[in-house]
Amino acid sequence: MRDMIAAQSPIAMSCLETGCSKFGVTPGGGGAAGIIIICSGVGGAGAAVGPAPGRADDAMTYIVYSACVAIYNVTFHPLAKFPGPKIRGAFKFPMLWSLFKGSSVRETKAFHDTYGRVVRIAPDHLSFNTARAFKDIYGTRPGKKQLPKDDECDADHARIRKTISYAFSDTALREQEQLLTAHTTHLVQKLKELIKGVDDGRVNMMDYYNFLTFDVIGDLCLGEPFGAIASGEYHEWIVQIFQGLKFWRILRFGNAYPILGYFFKFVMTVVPSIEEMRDSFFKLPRVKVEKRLATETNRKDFVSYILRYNEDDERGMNREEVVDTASILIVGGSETTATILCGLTYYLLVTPRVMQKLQDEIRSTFSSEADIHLRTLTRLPYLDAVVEEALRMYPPASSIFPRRTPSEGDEIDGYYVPGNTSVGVHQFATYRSEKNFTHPDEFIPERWLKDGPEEYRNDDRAAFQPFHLGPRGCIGKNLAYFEIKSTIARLVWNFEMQLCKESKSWINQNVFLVWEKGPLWVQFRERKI
Ligand code: HEM
Repeated sequence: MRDMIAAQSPIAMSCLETGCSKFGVTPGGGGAAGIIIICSGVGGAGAAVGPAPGRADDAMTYIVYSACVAIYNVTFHPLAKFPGPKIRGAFKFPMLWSLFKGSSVRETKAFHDTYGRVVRIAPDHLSFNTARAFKDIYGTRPGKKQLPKDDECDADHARIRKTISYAFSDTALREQEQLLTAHTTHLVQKLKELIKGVDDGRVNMMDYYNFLTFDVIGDLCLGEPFGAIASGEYHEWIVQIFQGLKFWRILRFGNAYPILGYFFKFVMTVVPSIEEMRDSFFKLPRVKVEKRLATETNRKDFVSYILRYNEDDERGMNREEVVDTASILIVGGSETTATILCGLTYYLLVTPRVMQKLQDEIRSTFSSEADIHLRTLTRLPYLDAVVEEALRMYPPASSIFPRRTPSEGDEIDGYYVPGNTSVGVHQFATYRSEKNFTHPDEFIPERWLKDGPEEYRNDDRAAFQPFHLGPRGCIGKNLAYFEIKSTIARLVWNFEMQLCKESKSWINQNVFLVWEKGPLWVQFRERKI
């Protein structure tokens, strides 16, 4: 089944074949972030009780069977006591449909507003929106096993995570700083050229942030950038990633209803180009990683850290693992960072008060652009607050990364949750809940300042975990913060920016695993320094 589904999409295949089970992120109901990792999302959530498709003799039997299951699900099922819309408790289809339509993030938020801190969003799925649930589900649990994504490959995950964690240490970030900054500087130069170009400085920053983050991650993982900023165009491989991310919602149906899965498999056999697409998707990272492995160099990219241990060392990785890990990091580390750069830029441009304060801070702290670097970026408390607030308003990992409770069940957020239940914290619903944050729908960076206004003192900061926590939390968090802050500081230093009128309602988006971002048109003018 996994093979079959995977073959439908290069990106989905990448997770199924590689990362997901060993090392990766598991987005559930429309999550984002290290998204590649679709695989476990696909395999993760089964029905609470479900017919074995193919066994039902005819449509009538199937309908009667489904009706009985639905009645059971809302009456005697162990999760029946949890609040939520009855239709969601009865059938899995409504959740899949809302994922398919892209409305699931806002719908789940609305359910939490109505039903409280835990909601049954599908027969065997519970969504939470509290700080305590974050800790119980994802945090390190002394004396208790972690809630698994996929038990089978835990050993592999721990080994690979340990090996690559050196590439994400503070020391590594210092060593990578020059390489990273070169790309941000390149973006600034490109924007200056565009100001003089035919479009008079009108730039779709959704594209350029993607170009930046893919160039950075290509350079770190594959030994060379994609050349996207230079060309001003998407590399074909990046286009395939985005197509794969969108395709994920269809895969969810294939997994939930195996009869559809068989249909997908059939389509695959009669459309050989799908297979070819998949092969070509894997070819690029393989060829580039091989080239990088064969090159003697002192550059401090991720591969250099991985190569510290050879295959015979227990911490070492074989070639396949290096290629797989590189592919996972590329997807996990690019779209997410580009997303928050877009969201942050949007909120800055629609909130002139905040933009003004940020400009004052950045332009008064530095005396030249060259002063902006890893160490000096720590002197910008308002920028820190702006980044946190953007992550709260527009979390790149907007939805749930599901975990499964052990067979004996578990206590989560004070509730006993029966075994084999899919559980997770819904980031958007958590950050936009009045129970956690005062004025949750307003962009107010001041709430994050040490001496911020009194009325935000009761905000529950522990309920804000955009990178998650615990042993599966985001390994690229420090890199992401540096990339975000360094980019925004340089843009604010160099340019005056205005949101073009066609992007005024840019924020109204659906989520197809990741936010469905439209063009973010920004008018750039060079600042007179
Ligand atoms: C704003 C940017 C980012 C956000 C919001 C983000 C968010 C997340 C979240 C929420 C998870 C946990 C998923 C889970 O618990 O199942 C995660 C995991 C992960 N992230 Fe990020 N991420 C970002 C940037 C990056 C970057 C820059 C990289 C690497 C270059 C990266 C690589 C990963 C990897 C490899 C994992 C899986 C860790 C594991 O399973 O041990 N992320 N990320």
